[in-house]
Amino acid sequence: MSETSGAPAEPDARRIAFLGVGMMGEALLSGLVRDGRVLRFVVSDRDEERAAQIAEKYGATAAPAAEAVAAADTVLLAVKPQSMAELLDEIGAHLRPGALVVSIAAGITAAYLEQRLPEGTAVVRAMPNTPALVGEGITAVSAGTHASHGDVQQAQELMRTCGKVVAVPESQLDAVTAVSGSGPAYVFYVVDAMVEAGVLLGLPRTTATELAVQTMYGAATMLAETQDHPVLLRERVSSPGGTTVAALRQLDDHGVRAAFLTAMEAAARRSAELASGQL
Ligand SMILES: NC(=O)C1=CN([C@@H]2O[C@H](COP(=O)(O)OP(=O)(O)OC[C@H]3O[C@@H](n4cnc5c(N)ncnc54)[C@H](O)[C@@H]3O)[C@@H](O)[C@H]2O)C=CC1
Ligand SMILES: O=C(O)[C@@H]1CCC=N1
Repeated sequence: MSETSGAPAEPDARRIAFLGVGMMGEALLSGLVRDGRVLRFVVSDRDEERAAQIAEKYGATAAPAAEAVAAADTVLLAVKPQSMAELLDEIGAHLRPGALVVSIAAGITAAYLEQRLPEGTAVVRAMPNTPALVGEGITAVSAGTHASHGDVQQAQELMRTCGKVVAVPESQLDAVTAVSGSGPAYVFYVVDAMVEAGVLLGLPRTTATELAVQTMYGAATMLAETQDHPVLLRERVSSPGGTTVAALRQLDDHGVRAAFLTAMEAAARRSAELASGQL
């Protein structure tokens, strides 16, 4: 459940520019539109057809990046880390004084952004995830050097339209990216493997999919609602001498836990590489 559910929607006069409306930019825009509080959006994308399509879908205006930021109080950077330097060059001279810049790019540090934007620009980094699309995302935010408390609050409010928000020091953002930023992909990977196993065991694919998806949803809901430790919940499924312990032993024997640790270390390492310019 998002922290914002039930909150009264207060109209907001800010104008927000979305630079990059790919997968994640659209997810965040859809959350804001659903929320209904911010009414003025301008979208920009190197792919002009995509920008026009998104603008039409969400009732926004499409414009080139420089034009979009010139009219914006908040600028959301949602391009790939590899495209960031080029985009910053394009918009730097056009930013409104006092505009807040929020970047969701993995790895790209606040210092990287600040160096390429006008002196004193308020920057907040945010790491969301794709469940934002259904209002069940989680975003970690951290402040750059010139971001005030109000700027951080504004960025948090923006991201809260897509789910939960936590504040972290920037030093933790690579780890956050490994856990929740990339996390949905691990979950989809596990569900896909469970479906495949169901088919191997003779179930129709549709049945296996329904069983696996609802099991994932039900288990996640139990974790969130009971707040019980995952080990306790796992033990409750495991009857002595039964089926679950037989399966879990195989997962241990195949090093699945170790694989998760190694995989997420790799994700955090890649995030740090992006920060150090190894694009
Ligand atoms: N996909 C995900 O699950 C998450 C992505 N992110 C971050 O979000 C950012 C965007 O990722 P995705 O949406 O997955 O990528 P994407 O490739 O779907 O979208 C990027 C968009 O930026 C546009 N673009 C590229 N250069 C541009 C420029 N100079 N000016 C304007 N538009 C430009 C592209 O045409 C594309 O539509 C990345 O920095 C990524 O690290 C963060 C959290 C989760
Ligand atoms: O894979 C990526 O680099 C992005 C950042 C977190 C999720 N997707």
